[in-house]
Amino acid sequence: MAFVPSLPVAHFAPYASSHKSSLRRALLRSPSRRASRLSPTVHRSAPVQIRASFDYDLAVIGAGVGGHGAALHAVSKGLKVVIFEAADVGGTCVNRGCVPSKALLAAAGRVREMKDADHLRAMGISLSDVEYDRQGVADHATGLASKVKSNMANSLTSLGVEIINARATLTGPQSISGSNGSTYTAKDIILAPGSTPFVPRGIEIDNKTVFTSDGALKMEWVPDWVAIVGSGYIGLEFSDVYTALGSNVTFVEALPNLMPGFDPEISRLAQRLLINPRPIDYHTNVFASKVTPGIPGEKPVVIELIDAGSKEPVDTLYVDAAMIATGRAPYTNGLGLDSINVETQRGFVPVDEKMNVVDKDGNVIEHVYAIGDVNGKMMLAHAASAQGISAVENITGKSHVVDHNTVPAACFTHPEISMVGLTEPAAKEAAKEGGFELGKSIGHFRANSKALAEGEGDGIAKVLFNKDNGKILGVHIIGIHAADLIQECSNAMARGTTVDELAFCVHTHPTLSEVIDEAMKGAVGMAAH
Ligand SMILES: Cc1cc2nc3c(=O)[nH]c(=O)nc-3n(C[C@H](O)[C@H](O)[C@H](O)COP(=O)(O)OP(=O)(O)OC[C@H]3O[C@@H](n4cnc5c(N)ncnc54)[C@H](O)[C@@H]3O)c2cc1C
Ligand SMILES: NC(=O)c1ccc[n+]([C@@H]2O[C@H](COP(=O)([O-])OP(=O)(O)OC[C@H]3O[C@@H](n4cnc5c(N)ncnc54)[C@H](O)[C@@H]3O)[C@@H](O)[C@H]2O)c1
Repeated sequence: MAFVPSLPVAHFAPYASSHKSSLRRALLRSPSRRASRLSPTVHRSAPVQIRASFDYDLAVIGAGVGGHGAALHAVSKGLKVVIFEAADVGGTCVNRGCVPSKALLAAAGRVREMKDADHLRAMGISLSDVEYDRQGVADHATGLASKVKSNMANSLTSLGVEIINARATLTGPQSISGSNGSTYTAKDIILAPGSTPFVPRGIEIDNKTVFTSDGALKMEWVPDWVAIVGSGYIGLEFSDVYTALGSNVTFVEALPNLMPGFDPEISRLAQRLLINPRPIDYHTNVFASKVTPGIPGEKPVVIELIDAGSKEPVDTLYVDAAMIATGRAPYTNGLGLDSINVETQRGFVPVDEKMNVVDKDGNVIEHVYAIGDVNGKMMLAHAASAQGISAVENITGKSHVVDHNTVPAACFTHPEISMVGLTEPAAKEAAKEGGFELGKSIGHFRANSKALAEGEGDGIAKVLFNKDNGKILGVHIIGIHAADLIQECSNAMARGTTVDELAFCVHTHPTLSEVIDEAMKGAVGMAAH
């Protein structure tokens, strides 16, 4: 039995918030934002003539988590599958994303905890010196990435998926040419080419003093002072790593508030827990218009800041390093989209709800699907994989649509943040439009025995629900192990479980899950049914 590594199979509170400025709208249009607004008027065109035989039933372009999930699911359906990978099996998540970043966060989290003398003293522990070996921490991340990468490749080959190490270019809806000089045909094709870091104009990456997450994950040095441009997922997780390892951090954020993608109440609490007590300062409502690399120990990195509204210069920062975390751009270079009459929308490949690619005239292209970061619906590993599985379901004749509203997301800071469904401003709008009353109930980590035993009583779990029928609209958690706690809420939303049904589910004592239990029980008295 092949070992299939634990890899994502399922996002995100919508980026909706109450901000309505033109700046916000402009940013929501930036490449890494969700493109679920890409809802082209779709016409189903006459199916392409299917040739008598093809080299493969399914060809997948890109062996990231999306392509991997699709390929494994296709094999389980009895399809003959080939997967093309131009670089590393595992793609962004395994090699330059989720996996190494979580390894760094795990190591840095332990350093933070062991350096927190008050926290340890409260449990009767004292430690003298806490030291870390930078190279050792870096090796933990690269070692894990390479292990998961090889597990992933093995899981593909052992189940009979052919891996072709070549760049693939579409030459038509059912044909591909490889950078290895060969051509291939497949009855169906799934595009899963992922994304790369988006670097705004004026920023020069030298991969030494100015870098994106690709460079930061190598952890070649720990700068004394690092500016992080962008306070989204990547910026926040890296601020956690850097401050634990001893750096001072300055955030540069274009929107008026830090962490603008999260529910505003959670962002405010995150500011109290993750920003204010740490050596972090910030500039909001500003763009980094020009970033010039420096020389470590000799010349600082120079960051010119302009006002996000007026575009007037406001400040200049001189720091040791700058990490650019301003979103990700879909990667469609050399994919051959012209051959199937497809025009990207803000860089993303347009798809319908079944992940079928839509051409520039609004026609669905039979046999061609696009999943994962490249369609911009939800730039998360588990969403990519879920979309891949969904595409295969549709290919094999079972109509399937991913419910993105119930896909959870988490930010792996200490403590963690997690979410599913609507943010509170979006839920208020939904209640107004739908003519129902919005309920809100909160569970507290400070009232939870397990959290207190761990000395981790900070945080809340907030449930937003429809008071008329008890259905959950969104859940937002900040607190220890929030990333694991959200799953129960996501499953409940996906199954239409109500707050009172969940409140009657028995939660183990003493566990953190009782924070959710408290929030659900609190909701019951408010729900009107
Ligand atoms: C620092 C960081 C941390 C992250 N942490 C998390 C996290 O904790 N949780 C989470 O859910 N998400 C996380 N993400 C996001 C996650 O990594 C992506 O959503 C996910 O990797 C998208 O998967 P994908 O399969 O669509 O594309 P990718 O993983 O980008 O894979 C695409 C693959 O296709 C290959 N390719 C491209 N074009 C071609 C071609 N023409 N021919 C052949 N091969 C091609 C590429 O080489 C690549 O290997 C993180 C991202 C980053 C950058
Ligand atoms: N734990 C996770 O699930 C996880 C972790 C890392 C990354 N990711 C995924 O990777 C993707 C990319 O992450 P990210 O943090 O780069 O993007 P993001 O979209 O989460 O955040 C980007 C931030 O940069 C700001 N910004 C954009 N342009 C700017 C500029 N010129 N100057 C200053 N600020 C600017 C935006 O307002 C935003 O706050 C996300 O879509 C996320 O889904 C997920």
